[in-house]
This record gives sequence, C-alpha cells and structure tokens, in this order.
Amino acid sequence: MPLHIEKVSHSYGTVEALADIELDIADGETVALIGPSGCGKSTLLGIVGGLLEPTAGRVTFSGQMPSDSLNPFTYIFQDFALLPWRSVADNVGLALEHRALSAAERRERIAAALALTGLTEFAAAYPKQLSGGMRQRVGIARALVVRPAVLLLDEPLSALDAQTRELLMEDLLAIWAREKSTRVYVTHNLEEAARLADRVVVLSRRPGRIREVIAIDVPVAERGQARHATLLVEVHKKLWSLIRDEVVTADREMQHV
Ligand SMILES: Nc1ncnc2c1ncn2[C@@H]1O[C@H](COP(=O)(O)OP(=O)(O)OP(=O)(O)O)[C@@H](O)[C@H]1O
Repeated sequence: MPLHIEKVSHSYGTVEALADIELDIADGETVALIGPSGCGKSTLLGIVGGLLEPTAGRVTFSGQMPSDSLNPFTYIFQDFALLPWRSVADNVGLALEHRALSAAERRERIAAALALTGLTEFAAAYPKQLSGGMRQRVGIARALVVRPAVLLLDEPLSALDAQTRELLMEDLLAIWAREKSTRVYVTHNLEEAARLADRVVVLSRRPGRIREVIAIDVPVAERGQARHATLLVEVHKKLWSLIRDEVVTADREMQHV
C-alpha cells in the first residue's frame, strides 16, 4: 500500500522531535530511515503506524488494502518478548487470537508464516530452546501472520551478533521476495540500510528533517552478488559522510544528559 507522509512535525512538550517530513513511499518499496540518535526515527515510525498523533501534518494511504490482510500495519522490534510458556506455533498464533477465523484458516496462516521464516520444524519448540536468531524469526513470523500491508521495522536486528544479523538480512530479503508489504525500516546500521532498502532517508539531528534521500538503483535481491560489492561500500561511505558530523554532535550531547 503506498504511503504519503505529508508535512509531518512532532513535539513532545517543548522537545521538537521532527520537522516538516514530506515523503511518498511506493507500494512494495522498502525505505530505511537513518540519522543520529534522537533524530526522531522511532517517532516517525510511531506516527506512520498510528501509535502517535503528529503535532502537525498527516500520514495517508492510497490504494486497496490486500484482501487477506488482517492488520494494515505491523511492527517488528528488536525484542519481541515471546511468551516462554507457549510453543513457537502458539507464539506466532498470538496475533490471530480474537480474530474471526476458522480453525483451518488459523492453521494455514501459522503454517505459512512458519514456512516463510524457516521455522516449520521448530513449530513445537519453546523459546528457551532457540538461539537468539531463531527467536527473532519467531517474532518476525508473528508479525507476518496477519499479512500486513505495511511492515514497520524498528532496529529489528540490533540485538543480534554480527553473523546472526548477516543470516537474518538474507532471510528478510528472501521473505520480502515472497510477500508484498511496503516497509519502513529504522536502523543505526548503515550496512543494513545499504543492503535492504530501495531508498535510504537520511534525517538530520533533532528536530529530524529530511536531509537527503538516496535511491539505490540495484535491486535488493542482487546486492549480495560479488559484482556489486563496491556499490555497497560506496553507499555505506556516502551515508556515513552524510551523518558522521551529526552523530558526533549527538553523541556529545547525550553525554551531558
Ligand atoms: N515520550 C517522549 N517524551 C519526551 N521526549 C521524547 C519521547 N519519546 C522520544 N522523545 C525525544 O524525542 C526525540 C526523538 O526520539 P526518537 O526515539 O524518535 O529518536 P530516534 O531517532 O529513534 O532515537 P534513537 O536513534 O536513539 O533510537 C529524542 O530527543 C527523544 O529523547
């Protein structure tokens, strides 16, 4: 579903978090939001998902919501707080409770979400039996089981070690090739932005304003290929050059809080 962020600003009391954000996101597109700490990335994600009412401006949607979508939006966070007493399948099914679905449809949705995240053989396992990466896959499956039109990802891989993060990046790309959501991806990790996003939106220090929008022309599915290795390095360099000075300033500011 295409998203339209129209002149969005937000303040928390006297703290101005976001100013004048104007951005259209196409159907099926992945947009990464990067910027120094405190520049309003999570605030913008909250506004897009309807958790927060912006102080000014609005977010609208065009097009039809897919007919099998139970929720227009779903969040994926770094920590899903899975229920330890429930199996993997029952954790994934949590998002379907209180929904008017037949038992067969419920089973079919859970099975499809498990298959999409490579968890089919772990359906009966419990969270404590799983590695951090597998637990995060359960969280991702729980988000996908409602077949959201828009996926809002807030640092989904930041709690994972470097190798697991690498695997999960590959998984996300494989999942995105098979489901058709529109995605907004907040990250501090420039490599994730360069690998996973069609466009990267660089926000300035607080109040966050759009500083630059970088379109990466190579399709995400092809970016892992050796011939594009220099592209990723170049994008990473460019993104870092855009935010470095503000990251330094934001870092110093935080130390005085
Ligand atoms: N509920 C709140 N009340 C007051 N100020 C808030 C609240 N939530 C966020 N802020 C402030 O608004 C600004 C933007 O916060 P936000 O969490 O959106 O930034 P961020 O870019 O996601 O930060 P980070 O990269 O550190 O996760 C920050 O200065 C933060 O301290």
